Amino acid sequence: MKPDFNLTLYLVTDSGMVPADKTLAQIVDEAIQGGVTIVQLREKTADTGAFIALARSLQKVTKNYGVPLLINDRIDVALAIDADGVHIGQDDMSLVEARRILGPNKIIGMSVQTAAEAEAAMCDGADYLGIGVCFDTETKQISTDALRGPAGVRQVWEHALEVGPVRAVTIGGVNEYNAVHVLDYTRSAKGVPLEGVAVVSAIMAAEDPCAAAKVLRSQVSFAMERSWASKQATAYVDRSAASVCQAAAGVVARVRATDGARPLVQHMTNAVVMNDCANACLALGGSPIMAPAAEEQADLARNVSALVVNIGTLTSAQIPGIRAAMRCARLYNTPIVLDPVGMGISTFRKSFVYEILRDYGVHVIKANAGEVASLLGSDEVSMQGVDSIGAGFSDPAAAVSALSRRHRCIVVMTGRADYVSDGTSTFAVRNGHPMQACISGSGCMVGTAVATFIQTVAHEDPLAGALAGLVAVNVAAEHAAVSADVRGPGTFRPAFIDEMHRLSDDILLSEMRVERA
Ligand SMILES: Cc1ncc(COP(=O)(O)OP(=O)(O)O)c(N)n1
Ligand SMILES: Cc1ncsc1CCOP(=O)(O)O
Repeated sequence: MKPDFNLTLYLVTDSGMVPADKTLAQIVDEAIQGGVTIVQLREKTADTGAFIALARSLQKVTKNYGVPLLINDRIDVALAIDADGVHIGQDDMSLVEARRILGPNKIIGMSVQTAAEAEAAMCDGADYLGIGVCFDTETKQISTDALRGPAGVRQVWEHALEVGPVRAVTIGGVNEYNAVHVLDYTRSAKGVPLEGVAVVSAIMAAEDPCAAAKVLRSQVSFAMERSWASKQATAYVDRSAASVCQAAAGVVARVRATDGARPLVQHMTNAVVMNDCANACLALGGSPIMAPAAEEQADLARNVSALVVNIGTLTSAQIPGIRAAMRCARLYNTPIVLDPVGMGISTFRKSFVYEILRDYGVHVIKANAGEVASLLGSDEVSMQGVDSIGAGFSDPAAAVSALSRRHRCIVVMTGRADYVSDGTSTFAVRNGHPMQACISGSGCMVGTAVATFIQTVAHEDPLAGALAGLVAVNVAAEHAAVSADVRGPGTFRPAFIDEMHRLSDDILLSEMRVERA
C-alpha cells in the first residue's frame, strides 16, 4: 500500500548547507522534531554510491519518526533503498515510466510551473504537485521567466483543482516571513489552500533547524486555521450593513476600553503627515510610533499591534526599513495597512508597491480611486500628483471588490463617498465632510485609524476593524466642520483631532451612514 503522507511542511535537503559540525541526518532529525512532515533527499552532485549511503542514513531517521522519505530525480537510488517514493521534474524520467518502474505503492511527486504541466502530471498519476517557482532563491539558479510569484502559483493551483482531486505544495524562497502570505494568497477562489510549503534553506541553513521548523509549522497552521483567509474560506458571508456597523462599533468600544493598554501602531509613513497621524492615533486610542530604521524592526516587532506602510514621500533610503518592518509584521502575524500614496506617478513607487503585495501581502489596502485604478491596471481614474481627479469609477463597488479578491485583503477606498470591501460584502460609507479634502493628510489619517482599530479583530473580522477606522475619522470630520471655532482648513485641523478624541462607540453607531453597495 502507498504510505500516507502529509505535505504540511516539506523539507527538501541540501548537503551543501550542512555545517561542518553536523551531519545531514542530524539536521533532518532536528527538523522532524520541529515539525517537518515529509523529507526529500536532493543531491545534485553525489556519486551513486555516496547518494545511496546518504539516503540510508536519512532513512534510519525518517523511519524512526514515521515520516516518508522521497528521493529527488534518482529512481535507481529510490529502488536501492526502498524509499517511500521520488520527486521528479519536467526534465527527468517521465512520470509514466517512473510509475512503471516503481509500481503503484510508491509516492511520486512532480514539479510543475504551468497549468498545462499540472494537468499532464495529474493525468499521468502524480501523487502531488510541487508548484513553483514561487519566489527567487539562492538555493538554485532560477531563470526569471520561471518565477511565478504567489499569483502565478494560484493560477496553476486553481487550474489543477478544476481538473480533479489534487494535492500540492509550493516551493521557492518560502520562509517563516512569507509562508502565511503565500498560503493565504494562493488559496483558490473557493478558498481551497495548498496543502503546505516545501523549503530548503529556511530549515537547512537555519542555525537551529528544529526551532526553524517549529516556527514554519506554526505559520502553516496559522494560515490553515486562524488567518482571516482560512475563516473566509469556510464561511463566506454576505453581510448586512447593520451587522457590520454593530461590529465596527464594538471594535471602537474595545479599543477605547483598554485602560492604558493602547495598541502600538508602527508607522513607516511620509514626512508630510507624520505629526498628524501620530496625533490622530493618540486621539483615537492608539499609541503611535514612527520608527523607520531597519535595524530596530526586530526589537520592536513583538510589541507592535499594527503596521502602517504609507509611501507618500518614499525614498530609496526608506525601503530597507519598510522591508524589515513588513518581514517582522508577517512573522508575528501583525496586521499591515498599506497606503500606496500616489503609486501611479512613478515606476519607482509602482514597482515597490507591487513588490510589497507580491512578497509580503497586506491585510488592508487604503487608497483613493486613482490608486485603486493603478492597482487594477485600469485607466478609468486619473491622478494629479497624489490626488485622484475626475468623477471616479463608474462602478466603485465592483472596483474595490475586485481588488480585494485579487489581493485577499480588505480594501478601503476614500473619495466623495468611501467604499470598503472584503471581496464578498461591499459597503458605501456616506459619512465625512468636504473640509477633509482641504487639508493634507486626511486620507493618511484614515490609514492610521484603520490600523489603530483593526488590530483587535485583524484575523477575525478585519472588515469591521477597517470600517471602524474609516467611519471614526469621517464622523469626527463632520463634528469638527460644524464646531463654532472652525473658520477654515487651518482651524479645522485641530478641531478634527479634538473630535477624534471625543468619539465613542455610541456616537459612531448612531451616526454611521453605511449602506450595501
Ligand atoms: C517539492 C518539490 N517541488 C519542486 C522541486 C523541484 O524539482 P525539479 O524541477 O526536479 O528540480 P530539482 O529539484 O531537480 O533541481 C522539488 N525538488 N521538490
Ligand atoms: C529545489 C527547488 N526547486 C524550485 S526552487 C528550489 C529551491 C528552493 O529553495 P529555498 O527553499 O531555499 O528557496
